[in-house]
Amino acid sequence: MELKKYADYDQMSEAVAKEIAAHVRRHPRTVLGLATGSTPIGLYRELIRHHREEQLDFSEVITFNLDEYYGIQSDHPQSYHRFMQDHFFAHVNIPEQHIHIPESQPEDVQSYCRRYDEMIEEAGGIDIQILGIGSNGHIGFNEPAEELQLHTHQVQLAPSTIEANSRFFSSRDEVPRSAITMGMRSILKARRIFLLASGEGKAPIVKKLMKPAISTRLPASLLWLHDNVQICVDGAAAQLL
Ligand SMILES: N[C@@H]1[C@@H](O)[C@H](O)[C@@H](COP(=O)(O)O)O[C@@H]1O
Repeated sequence: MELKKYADYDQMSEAVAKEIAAHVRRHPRTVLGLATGSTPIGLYRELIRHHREEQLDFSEVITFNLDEYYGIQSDHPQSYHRFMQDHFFAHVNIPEQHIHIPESQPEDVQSYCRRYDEMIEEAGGIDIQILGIGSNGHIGFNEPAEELQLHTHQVQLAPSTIEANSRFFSSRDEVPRSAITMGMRSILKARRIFLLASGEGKAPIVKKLMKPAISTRLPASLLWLHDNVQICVDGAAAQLL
């Protein structure tokens, strides 16, 4: 696990975008694992800039998003479908059929989740996975627990996640109680992983994460088992290190 500290959010976003852009130029058919949340917004903004100003071509790129709330309409302003459309997909040339985001309410959840993992495999696996981190240490929606799931699955959200994400909804009651998320194995199979953390609110969990030990109570700590992970933090998120 490599720690990369950046002076501020913009520098962090620019640096990670540059690495991804370089990879996509070398390998146009890159499979990207994408994340939502406020943290990667700057990264998406930068990738859009590379596309517009430096002709970065996404026409062969394939994407798989980590997660989606369960039971939310895909055009709901807080759905991750909508988030990705607004912050990234509407502004670059990734063909629609290359974009994968977990369905919000599949008819048969288990077989749908199995199919989602198969689609990742069929695409050749994820080359670069982008992650944020919840202040409770979750990645995707893999919440701290006694046991973590390996594959894509439906998960109950932790009360702290419902609380944290309620800032995006008009009330706490509106936050969905569960989600469909890629599992730990699906994430750890990615060839290269960038975890981004920004702001002082993330400083305590970043400090915990940097202790070289693993626990299912801190799902992100399992990234210590992976050989190619960069933990990218801005000054505020690094302040307790
Ligand atoms: N499921 C998402 C995660 O993928 C994200 O990393 C995290 C942090 O979000 P933020 O970047 O807004 O702090 O919470 C959300 O609930």
